[in-house]
Amino acid sequence: MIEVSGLHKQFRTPVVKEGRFAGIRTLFTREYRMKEAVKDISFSIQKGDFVGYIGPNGAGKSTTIKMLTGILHPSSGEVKINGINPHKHRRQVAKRLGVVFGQRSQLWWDLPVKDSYDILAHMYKVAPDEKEKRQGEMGELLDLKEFWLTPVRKLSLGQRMRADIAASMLHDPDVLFLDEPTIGLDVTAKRSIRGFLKKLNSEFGKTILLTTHDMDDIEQLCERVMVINHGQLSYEGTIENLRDKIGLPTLIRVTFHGTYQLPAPQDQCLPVELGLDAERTFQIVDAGSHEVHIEANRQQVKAMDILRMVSGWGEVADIHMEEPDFEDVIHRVY
Ligand SMILES: Nc1ncnc2c1ncn2[C@@H]1O[C@H](COP(=O)(O)OP(=O)(O)OP(=O)(O)O)[C@@H](O)[C@H]1O
Repeated sequence: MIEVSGLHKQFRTPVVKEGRFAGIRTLFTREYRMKEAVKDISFSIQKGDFVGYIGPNGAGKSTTIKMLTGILHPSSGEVKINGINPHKHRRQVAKRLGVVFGQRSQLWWDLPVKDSYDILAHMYKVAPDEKEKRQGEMGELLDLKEFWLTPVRKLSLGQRMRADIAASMLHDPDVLFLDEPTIGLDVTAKRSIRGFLKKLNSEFGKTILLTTHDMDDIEQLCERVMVINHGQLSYEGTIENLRDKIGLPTLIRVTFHGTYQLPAPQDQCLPVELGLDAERTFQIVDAGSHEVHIEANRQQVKAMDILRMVSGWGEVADIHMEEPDFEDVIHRVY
């Protein structure tokens, strides 16, 4: 559905002069600096996929999205949406795309939400009965009725975001590009937007590419994630594989009934039959009167083996596992 191959984007910006009348002299400068914002990116997204596109500030996410929507021309490489090149056939592709920029509304600031929808429906040539149907559907799902007649500038951020997402669906696009759709929202508003996006994907079959700095968005919504760093893809795959690849340890808290006996340091190893190097596989990070905290790399050792090992130290009352925080995993990739 979305095919991107060998995509590059270079920006040419004038070198800013220093000293007196710097601004004016910069206007007439012949010196330029080249910035390679996107370097040789290739990926494909299938129909019905929900993919996260993440990376640190300035990594090249928005530049990629702008090339996917046809707003920017690539310096080289190719984008195909449903087999169509968005730069050459922008109008044709726009009909199949919905785009939401969390930081910028596509609605008319001084007009009531309803009027903005009328204009958008007209622009996208949506038939009146189609528009009514979709407006009703989206209005219900996103609870738009309470601010239907309110000018956009008077909406809260959460209401504005709901109105914007519904607006992007008016022409029933197959593909949605969402750039920071939960930015600045409170927990409840985030939850409602995430629930809606999940529905759009699972029930309405929309293909979604989501850009966000909120790792909870990614963890809760995306099956697959692509990480861009300095303009290049540094990872593409499932969240699970990314966790495994980074290999941060899982924290295991073991509570004992009464006292327990830790083996001597030289004997703190997993059952010999595993044939593993104990130092690599687990580490005791804290030991209290009834509780021991162990860090283990789950790629190298199974929870059952840890359980077998600790049950030899005393009578186990409870065992609790904490997977590494996804933000910490991502921090390592950045
Ligand atoms: N029109 C432009 N002219 C010159 N440089 C640009 C332009 N647009 C983007 N850049 C540069 O390209 C790089 C990538 O920018 P981009 O906006 O794609 O990053 P991003 O990953 O979306 O960042 P953020 O998470 O902060 O939004 C940055 O160094 C940015 O300064």
